[in-house]
Amino acid sequence: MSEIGLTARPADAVVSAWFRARRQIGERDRGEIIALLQALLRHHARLGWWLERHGRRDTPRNRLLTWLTLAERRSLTQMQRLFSGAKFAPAALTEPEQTLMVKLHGGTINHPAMPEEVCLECPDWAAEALRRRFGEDFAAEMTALLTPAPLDLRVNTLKSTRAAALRGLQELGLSAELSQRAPHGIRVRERPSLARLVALKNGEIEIQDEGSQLVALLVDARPGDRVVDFCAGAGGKTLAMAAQMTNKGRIIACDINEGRLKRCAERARRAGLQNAETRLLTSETDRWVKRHKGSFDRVLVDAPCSGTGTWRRNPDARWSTPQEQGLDGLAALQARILASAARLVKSGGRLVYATCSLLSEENEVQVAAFLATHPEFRVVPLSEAAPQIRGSAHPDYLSLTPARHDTDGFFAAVLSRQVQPEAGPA
Ligand SMILES: C[S@@+](CC[C@H](N)C(=O)[O-])C[C@H]1O[C@@H](n2cnc3c(N)ncnc32)[C@H](O)[C@@H]1O
Repeated sequence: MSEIGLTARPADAVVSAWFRARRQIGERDRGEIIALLQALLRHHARLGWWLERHGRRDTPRNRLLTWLTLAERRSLTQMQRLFSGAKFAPAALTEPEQTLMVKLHGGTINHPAMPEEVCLECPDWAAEALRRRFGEDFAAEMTALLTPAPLDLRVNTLKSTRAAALRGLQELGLSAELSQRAPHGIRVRERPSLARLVALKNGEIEIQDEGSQLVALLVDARPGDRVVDFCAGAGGKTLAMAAQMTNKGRIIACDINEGRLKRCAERARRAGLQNAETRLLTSETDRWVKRHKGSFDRVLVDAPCSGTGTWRRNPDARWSTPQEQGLDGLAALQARILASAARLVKSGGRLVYATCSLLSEENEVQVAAFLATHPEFRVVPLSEAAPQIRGSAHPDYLSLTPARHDTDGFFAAVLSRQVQPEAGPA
């Protein structure tokens, strides 16, 4: 587990592999280990601050000792019993570790001398851009991003109904309720063991944040349409759009990542989709794109992004600087993907650009730059594209934030390619 934060692998992938190699760990212990790990990730900057203050090395073990002393208020005697060095127990505490605990004892995880960004667990690489974006709401949004996300589900209307799915969840004793904005969404407040959710296994429901469901809805994929999900990944939005198309028409899930597309195909089978296919691209300018210029009614570009909107769900993500190329490189990639994918849209068709980022540089700024070089596209304001979605933080685009909407942070702009006048007879 000490691998978390040191490699590019997301924490949930590391955790799954760790548990797979330790099948003897029961469900209860598993839950407790995950909760502890999440807590450590949600207090990462603060734990690091304490270690620095006491001149200690920033190691996973030192973080754990700091957490147990400050947050769980374990006494030195309790800690000596836990860290006994016996079989299956962690190595016995060293003298310097015991000194650290004595120094920390009686303190609290937050300290008045901590800089605001440390208290709010905001990493340096994103702080300036987030402050610019949120102004006086910065602290409220950062605090919301530290709150664990609820479990959001989307009912697969090809296999079930919202009422039946809700009843099924409530019969399991879960406090499930209808989502506020997404028409097929259900929100569960507690964290059930996913193995208990049979409806998940048989494709009647899918795990999908309410914001992500709304992005898919904005594409307005209609039965019979030809649709491309350009950055489909494991198909969260492909599945939602295909269901909306009632299995009629064609949806092509593209990505440059073969593993994700395989997962997308598996999920599509389980969800009972017959109108979806996957296409592996070599890059955003793959020859397939040129060959299919102007052939699609709807194109969704769910661009790779900083993922700042998903920090509630992936608390480790904030500590991995976005990809190797940094924010500027990411913005340049988004611009290239958007420009290339736009070629697929037919006259009068719709192009939706979306991210799970909270940073304007990846959102509004990106769309403005695209429009400046693509006068054949115009913005379809949200009130026209989806009048049923209210309360967006932006007048024209879908802009959701954790503090305002209690969803992940999402952005989506709906653009449409102007209808070309028919060429008259020469
Ligand atoms: C935000 S994720 C997609 C999430 C997915 N749409 C969903 O709803 O589950 C972005 C995806 O873009 C893909 N990607 C990255 N660079 C790309 C490129 N140059 N062309 C197409 N897809 C790309 C990544 O592999 C990743 O799966």
